[in-house]
Amino acid sequence: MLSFTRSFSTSRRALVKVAVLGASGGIGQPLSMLLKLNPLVTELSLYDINHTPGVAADLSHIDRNSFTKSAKGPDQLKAALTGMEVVVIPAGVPRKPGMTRDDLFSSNASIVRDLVDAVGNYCPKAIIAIVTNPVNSCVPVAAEMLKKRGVYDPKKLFGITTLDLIRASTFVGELKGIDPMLIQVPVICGHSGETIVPVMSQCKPKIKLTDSEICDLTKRIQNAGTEVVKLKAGAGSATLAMAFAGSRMVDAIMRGIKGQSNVIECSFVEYNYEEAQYFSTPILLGPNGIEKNLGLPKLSKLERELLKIAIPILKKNIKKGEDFVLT
Ligand SMILES: NC(=O)C1=CN([C@@H]2O[C@H](COP(=O)(O)OP(=O)(O)OC[C@H]3O[C@@H](n4cnc5c(N)ncnc54)[C@H](O)[C@@H]3O)[C@@H](O)[C@H]2O)C=CC1
Ligand SMILES: O=C([O-])CC(=O)C(=O)O
Repeated sequence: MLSFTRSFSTSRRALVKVAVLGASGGIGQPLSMLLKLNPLVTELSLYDINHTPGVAADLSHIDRNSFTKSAKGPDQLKAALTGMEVVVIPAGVPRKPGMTRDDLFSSNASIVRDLVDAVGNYCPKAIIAIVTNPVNSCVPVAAEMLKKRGVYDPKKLFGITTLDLIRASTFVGELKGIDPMLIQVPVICGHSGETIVPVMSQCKPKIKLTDSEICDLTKRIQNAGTEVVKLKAGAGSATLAMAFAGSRMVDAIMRGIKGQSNVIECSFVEYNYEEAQYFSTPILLGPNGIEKNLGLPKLSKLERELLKIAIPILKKNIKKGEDFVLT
């Protein structure tokens, strides 16, 4: 049964309506909590195939001026999605030790396909942000599904790669004894193994790193997801840092919607680079999603070499996603 819970509200503000699909999961729950705490959210719609009434009731007791509502199972997707402006999707299976993100494709591509199809049907103008792995393939799956429905807007489809940026700031900060919140490193290309390309040469503020430090940091960022999967020893992959990363990206999307200037985040979006149709680059966000794709930052020789390795892998990942819907 559909359950709606209303938290204390004294005024209706024209803020943002956000749906989380996969809201009961390891990422979905803390992500939903962080969104509940975000003053830009006016309505939070929690959808999953399990447990959403309880999760929504729990969150609804937090004293924030927003609605929390829940929907469970495909029959309630219409209620979950109608009127939503931002839809974030962490639904799907996480990795176990020994698996690659690509190994998740057989379970997760159909989940993303069906959820995005529902978004295209019930809130076709919504901005969609995909967390589900493999991101490199799930974003093309989503794009092809939306094209099928005739509602694809490349400015409104994002794959969330923010966790790679957070990790880059953290690891550089740890190495140099600097507060990671003061450090920004663009991370481009894709979100799996060698397709994760940190652009250390454009680190802000400028930090002196030796070639061997850059190589070690790059490897650590590329393998950080696997590091967590191994240490969780079968209990899944990154959830808490991912919820934080997802909340940062959705917050940026909402600030763009609200017309705040100069909101920039890296994200995996449609962008043709060396025949890869989707690519993570810094994006200027605006009222309709992507205001401007800022393109690739200036790259060092090493970073260009990393891209040479990454592009063929990324292209294969993209084609796999497209073919899944098209054939
Ligand atoms: N983009 C990124 O940087 C990251 C992505 N991920 C990915 O996020 C996904 C979710 O990870 P966790 O939350 O740890 O997994 P989880 O297993 O804890 O939660 C997944 C949730 O999705 C729900 N779900 C499954 N099928 C669904 C459907 N058809 N409709 C709605 N909900 C459905 C499940 O009921 C569950 O509540 C995984 O694919 C994982 O690889 C994880 C970390 C980082
Ligand atoms: O590694 C995984 O499977 C989850 C993920 O994408 C990450 O932590 O970056």
